Amino acid sequence: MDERLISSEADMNEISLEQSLRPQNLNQYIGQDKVKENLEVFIKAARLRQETLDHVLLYGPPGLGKTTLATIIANEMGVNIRTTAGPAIERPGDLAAILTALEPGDVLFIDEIHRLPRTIEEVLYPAMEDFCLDIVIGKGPSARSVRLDLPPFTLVGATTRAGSLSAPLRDRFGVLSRLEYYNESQLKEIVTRTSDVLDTKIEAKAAKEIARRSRGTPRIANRLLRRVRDFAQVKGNGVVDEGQAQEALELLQVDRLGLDHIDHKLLRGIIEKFRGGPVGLETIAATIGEEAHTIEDVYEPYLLQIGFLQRTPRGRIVTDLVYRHFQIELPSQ
Ligand SMILES: Nc1ncnc2c1ncn2[C@@H]1O[C@H](COP(=O)(O)OP(=O)(O)OP(=O)(O)O)[C@@H](O)[C@H]1O
Ligand SMILES: [Mg+2]
Repeated sequence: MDERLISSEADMNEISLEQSLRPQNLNQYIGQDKVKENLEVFIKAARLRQETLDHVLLYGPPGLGKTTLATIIANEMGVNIRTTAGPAIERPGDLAAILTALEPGDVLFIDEIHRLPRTIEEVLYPAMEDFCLDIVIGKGPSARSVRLDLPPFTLVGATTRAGSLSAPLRDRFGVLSRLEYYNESQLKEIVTRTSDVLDTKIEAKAAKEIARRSRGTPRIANRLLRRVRDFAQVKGNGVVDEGQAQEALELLQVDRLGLDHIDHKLLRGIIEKFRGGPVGLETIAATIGEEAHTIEDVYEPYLLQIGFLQRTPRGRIVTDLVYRHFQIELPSQ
């Protein structure tokens, strides 16, 4: 896959940097008002009753703040967070080790929870429901099952694919929160907050320009800000202004809607080779040399969101908006 400035997924260098940019409590967490309001009530109620918070499932595209929110939930509850990921838990024993090490009330955060093996999911059901574990000891005829009590805990699961979660697992979450793409003014606020954290001065118009090109995604907004800041530091007087932001983003080949060369290749490919579609996902993937699931998880959601692509039973079609964006004449019907 091409290196992508506007990929919504974090790269290795970014992970520790992101940590330092993460808001620590609900008040600092910008946007997602509905999700926040709900969580606020549930957290308050749980604290009043001195109970653990119900299990929470956070779902939505990459980079919208799921991991951040999981940390905030633990902070607001005043408990520890243990973090793991679906693919990291291979055997029931792995999960048992994690669960038995929890302190009462802890948050267990399982990222990419849709990638948990089914055998592990089954161990998780009684753990979520009754805070106990059924473990089989020994093999063959002498095997017996032992029930272990667990401390009460809150499972926070995160996934970019709620649809791939099995129904029994999904049903065991008391709170299901779907994260949405952010609007421009929320992203502008995030850019401004991040510049503060990074000790960078930025003009409001420059923050807005970055926000507009960030595809509704805080991770991208923060990444573009860092690139623009480098540019401004070398070229300017240290304060990031609108002209510098625009110039830097042009150089980085992020267009005014936040689309990059891969989006362009994908959209233009459908127009030029398939007369705008409908065309199947696999065919698009083959044409532009990407994996179908990468297109589906990473590139497509934002294009669907802004109305550039439509999914139909016969495949994807590009809409009139794309022709207008590229200033291409619409084909005659
Ligand atoms: N609501 C928000 N307010 C301020 N900053 C945010 C917000 N949401 C996310 N961020 C910032 O965006 C970055 C990415 O967020 P995070 O890692 O939580 O996303 P994610 O949904 O877990 O992504 P992935 O699906 O790749 O795991 C973080 O550095 C965080 O600081
Ligand atoms: Mg995450």
